[in-house]
Amino acid sequence: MENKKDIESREDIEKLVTAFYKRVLKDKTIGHFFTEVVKLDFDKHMPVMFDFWESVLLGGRNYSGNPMTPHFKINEKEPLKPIHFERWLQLWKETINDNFKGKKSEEAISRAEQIAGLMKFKIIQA
Ligand code: HEM
Repeated sequence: MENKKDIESREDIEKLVTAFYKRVLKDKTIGHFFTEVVKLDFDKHMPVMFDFWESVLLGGRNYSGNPMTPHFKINEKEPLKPIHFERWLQLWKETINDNFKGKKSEEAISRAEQIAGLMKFKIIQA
């Protein structure tokens, strides 16, 4: 087993997010949101996700969207439930822990927990 390192660069972010989506897309609980509820163009979607996580973790300035907006639209097509957020977070944590370790990796988990909590609150109370 290779020695795990921390998340330090754009390249690391791309590796993390790509590995995460590999798990998401074959997941029975949430995969269909990405393939059926929204028919994503991954050539467009992946760079947006790279920019988002680079902005959250490394102070990158390329992401300029609002991460809440598309989830409200998804929720109108198929309601997002606590179990979906739990699964999303579980896959995110597993992907990080299998590939990285260190301060930024812990931050990647805690930031995702914060954002998912807020997103769940905003969507489910709405
Ligand atoms: C229930 C769990 C979740 C599901 C099923 C889900 C699904 C999706 C889908 C299908 C899209 C693409 C929407 C589109 O382009 O029309 C998307 C976009 C996105 N998601 Fe999620 N998501 C979930 C939770 C989260 C969480 C917890 C975060 C952040 C920590 C997040 C961050 C993002 C971002 C940044 C985008 C792109 C927004 C943009 O286009 O500017 N998602 N999500």
